[in-house]
Amino acid sequence: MNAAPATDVEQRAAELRAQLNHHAHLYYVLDAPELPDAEYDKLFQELQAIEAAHPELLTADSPTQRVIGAVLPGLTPVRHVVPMLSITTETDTTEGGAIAFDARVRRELGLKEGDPPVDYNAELKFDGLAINLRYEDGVLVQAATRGDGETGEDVTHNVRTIGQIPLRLKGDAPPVLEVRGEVYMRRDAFEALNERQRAKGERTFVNPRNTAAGAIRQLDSRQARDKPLSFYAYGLGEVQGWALPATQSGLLDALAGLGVPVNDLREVAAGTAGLVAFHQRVAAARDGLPFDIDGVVYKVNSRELQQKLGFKTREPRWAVAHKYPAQEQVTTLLAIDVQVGRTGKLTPVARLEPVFVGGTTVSNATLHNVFEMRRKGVRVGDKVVIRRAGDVIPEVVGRVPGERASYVPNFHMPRECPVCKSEAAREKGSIEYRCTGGVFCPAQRKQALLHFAGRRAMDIEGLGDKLVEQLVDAGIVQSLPGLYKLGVAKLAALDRMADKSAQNIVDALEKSKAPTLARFLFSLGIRQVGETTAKDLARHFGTLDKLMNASVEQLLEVPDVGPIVAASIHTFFSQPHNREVVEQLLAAGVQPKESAGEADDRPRPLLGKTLVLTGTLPTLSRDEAQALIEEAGGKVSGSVSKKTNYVVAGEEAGSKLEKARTLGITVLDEAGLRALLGTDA
Ligand SMILES: NC(=O)c1ccc[n+]([C@@H]2O[C@H](COP(=O)([O-])OP(=O)(O)OC[C@H]3O[C@@H](n4cnc5c(N)ncnc54)[C@H](O)[C@@H]3O)[C@@H](O)[C@H]2O)c1
Ligand SMILES: [Zn+2]
Repeated sequence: MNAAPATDVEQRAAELRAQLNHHAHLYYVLDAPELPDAEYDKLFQELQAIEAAHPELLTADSPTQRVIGAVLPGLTPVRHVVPMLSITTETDTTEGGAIAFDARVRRELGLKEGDPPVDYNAELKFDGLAINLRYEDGVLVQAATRGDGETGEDVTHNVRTIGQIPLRLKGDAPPVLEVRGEVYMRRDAFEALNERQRAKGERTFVNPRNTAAGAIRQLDSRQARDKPLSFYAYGLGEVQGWALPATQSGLLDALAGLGVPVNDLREVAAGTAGLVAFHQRVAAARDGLPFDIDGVVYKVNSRELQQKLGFKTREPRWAVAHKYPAQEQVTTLLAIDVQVGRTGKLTPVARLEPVFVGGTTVSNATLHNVFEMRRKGVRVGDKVVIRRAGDVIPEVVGRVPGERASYVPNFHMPRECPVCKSEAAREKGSIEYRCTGGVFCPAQRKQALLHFAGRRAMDIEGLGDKLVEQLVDAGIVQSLPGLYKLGVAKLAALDRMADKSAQNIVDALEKSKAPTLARFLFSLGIRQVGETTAKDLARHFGTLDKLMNASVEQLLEVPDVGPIVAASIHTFFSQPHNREVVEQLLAAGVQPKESAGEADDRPRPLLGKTLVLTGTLPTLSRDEAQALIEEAGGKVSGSVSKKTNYVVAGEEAGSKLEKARTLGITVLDEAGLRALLGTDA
């Protein structure tokens, strides 16, 4: 190999040190990395390789020689009695990583070929941040981050908000026991957090690790409380007055016995073969785990052998982290398409230079919505970071900072649906763009048919999920009116469809032809028109004709119809293809019962009242109870708030009932509800 002139190498090493220190600061101090770990690791390894080939270039402050981290201003520094170190990483994600580590350990222990295999404790490498929990006489007195390994930060106030971490140990606790482990955020908690942020139009978080680290290092513990965190223990710090278990596996068992969370996916593995088997087992389980891991950790199981092997400057010789393909990678954003979901939601989707991430090759990733894209500053041609973890759809989490070679215009959402060309619109106050084509849009066809046939809509018995799937996929039914052209012969020709059931469906279709106007309106799946609104509309306009031709002003005259609902109905009926669908349904024999004046003089004892249903009522199903309440003019809401007038509780009522009691809201049973409705007799 041709060695480059020393000056070049020297320069590169200095460059790498500067870059690594910059990124380490963003990562460890600010919890806001700009690079995926895989990119950081590449630079790190390049520096390691240079230092190995040119030991004279090694500086004491090289990131390869020390644990990086710092104390945030405002947090109190904590000196670790036993330093918190890092772990050597085997970046070879194939079995080579395990083979290399076992060989190194055997060599350092002076073992020969015929000697028995070394036992390792194989564990998950949780992707969170390291925490030292100090228990004195069994009571949690302090929690600290790793910091630079020597000095961390006091984060006791935040760690106390983590329900999983015991404030007092179970059983016989020693005078001093420091438990070390990882604070992390579960994937579902992370997804839910980002969903909430998106709904509010606020900044989303990049990944669970940085979110957990950011939450733990806040001055204000409310930040941590709002972000559900979890914990797993994997080791010890200072210990006084405790007989240490002789093995790492025994230690984890003992910690579990003290009431500290310890993960079960661990085993004592014998030699290379045991390590390779564990690595493979966890690789297969990785996507299904409820939290992120970036690898597994192998630790020489015997404490005695660990002591024999000892430490290097920044890591023990008896442990290694064996990684998996990274869940975040950089690639190029080639183009942005817009996808239409089953419910008409338009989502910008990134077409990518294919990239291997989280164990598969990804060439599309969601950009979620145009506002989030703008905030992240993502444009076509950019280098972007893709995250794919578990079963979650791959997403673009951000762009890698850097100059663009030329001007790239910002992306705009299309004015029309890319599938059916209907108007695409965003409701006021919402971040979602939607196709307004509804029943007409092929992307929404299955959903529209299912909704139309639903029990609370046209109530076509037997027309469920599977059948709709078959009918649409085979191209037999293209639109709602097409349903009424189905004959027994066509249906019976389908897979798994007997003549008898085909006849039943034809009968059900026939029976559905005389719906109330309210049901008919509801069945059209007009955005914002739920059952209650459909009833209000039917009552107010009386005939389909009047409703279809109503102006926005006229729609606003309907009690409870606001500008968003009015606009949605008006947009729907102003599109010729939607009117066509209605006309074809009428032509097929569907005749909504006109309802002029019908309900106007009925008593409506619950007018203006909001009720919440919880638990199982003795005789009424939830739908029946809701229908009765709505007929009486009331509204049913899904959650209890100060605006709730009554909570109707049945058997096994849960948190809603508790909330009602705290807020002092009147709680009724079924009899109480009937009394209000005037239907008890
Ligand atoms: N993206 C960036 O810009 C950037 C910058 C700096 C560092 N990093 C990333 O940080 C990591 C290197 O940091 P490091 O020195 O903290 O090492 P590390 O995180 O790779 O390994 C040590 C840590 O592993 C954790 N761990 C999880 N499970 C464990 C178990 N069962 N047993 C023992 N420890 C366990 C502990 O918190 C411990 O501190 C790399 O993944 C690197 O990519 C990224
Ligand atoms: Zn459409």
